[in-house]
Amino acid sequence: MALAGGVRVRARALLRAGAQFRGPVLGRPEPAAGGGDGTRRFANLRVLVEPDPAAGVAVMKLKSPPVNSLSLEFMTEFLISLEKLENDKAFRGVVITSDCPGVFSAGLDLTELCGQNPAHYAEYWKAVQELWLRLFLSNMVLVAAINGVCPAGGCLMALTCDVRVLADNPKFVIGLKETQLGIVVPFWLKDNLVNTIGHRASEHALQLGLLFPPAEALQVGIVDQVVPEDQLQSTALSVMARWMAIPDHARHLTKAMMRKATADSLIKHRDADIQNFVNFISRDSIQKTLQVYLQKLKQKKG
Ligand SMILES: CCCCCCCCC/C=C/C(=O)SCCNC(=O)CCNC(=O)[C@H](O)C(C)(C)COP(=O)(O)OP(=O)(O)OC[C@H]1O[C@@H](n2cnc3c(N)ncnc32)[C@H](O)[C@@H]1OP(=O)(O)O
Repeated sequence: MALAGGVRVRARALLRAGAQFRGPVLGRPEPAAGGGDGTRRFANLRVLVEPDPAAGVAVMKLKSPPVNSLSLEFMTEFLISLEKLENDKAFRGVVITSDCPGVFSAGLDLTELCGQNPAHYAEYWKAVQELWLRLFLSNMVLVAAINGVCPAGGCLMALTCDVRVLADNPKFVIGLKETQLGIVVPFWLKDNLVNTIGHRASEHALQLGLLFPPAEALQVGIVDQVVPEDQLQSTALSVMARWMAIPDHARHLTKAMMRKATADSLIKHRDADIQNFVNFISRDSIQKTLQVYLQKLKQKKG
């Protein structure tokens, strides 16, 4: 699937900036600076891609400190890296993990949601939709190796993956906490959760804005495996190997068949969903709530 208009414009702007990309395009790799050990790593500013073409797998490390929040720039760079992998036949699987200690992703970037104008909210929401659609409909096998806290938009990214493996640390909670912030998850994300953990569990999880610690996350089924922190990467890669053993064509057609109806319901109502978001997020009461929340986060250290 090609990048949607707004994201593509921004992607072009980023590409024009040139300096944003330290590495060559995938498919024509060069050793990383100081390399020579056979590792071939590529990066734009906010996503580090470690390709292993022999295995057909790349590890994408989110590295937008401090918390991998989903800013427009981050989502654009992520989608560019993903598209490069998808366009390169050498790659059939991607492990998504974080390079920010203790945080997989803090979710939507709250600074993008506060004090901006409607056009910005519309552009932002279109990019969020695009991120979800591109991940959800990816032909590649996606494994989330969740090595940190994974709330809201972080959970959105993880839920699009075929498999979620969570590191066993009581601080690494995962879930859709939106109601705790006074916001409502979009219907397509709700559908993604329902497909994953079932209707009844989703009713509870969504209404209460539950964040599940590892044992509960495993029990409810929002993650597939919980493993000791030091075994996360190796487990993700061995899960990947199992999925890669299945003939690709049959697997990805099956994936598309399983996911089509859920994706189509957003694709058909994309503009209405954007308008709904803009109206909702522009409300004074929502703006006030989000601003107070963001201020509290910023004051935590002080
Ligand atoms: C139809 C209608 C539809 C309506 C809308 C539909 C919504 C759709 C679904 C998605 C919704 C979301 O994702 S809403 C976002 C939900 N996310 C959250 O609530 C997570 C908030 N963050 C946290 O809880 C914590 O930061 C956490 C991730 C655990 C990390 O804790 P740490 O102690 O390691 O770090 P902190 O000191 O808290 O944060 C470090 C810095 O990062 C900033 N920061 C933290 N989270 C941030 C964030 N999400 N966006 C921006 N900035 C953030 C802090 O302000 C700090 O800034 P400085 O002090 O300046 O350094």
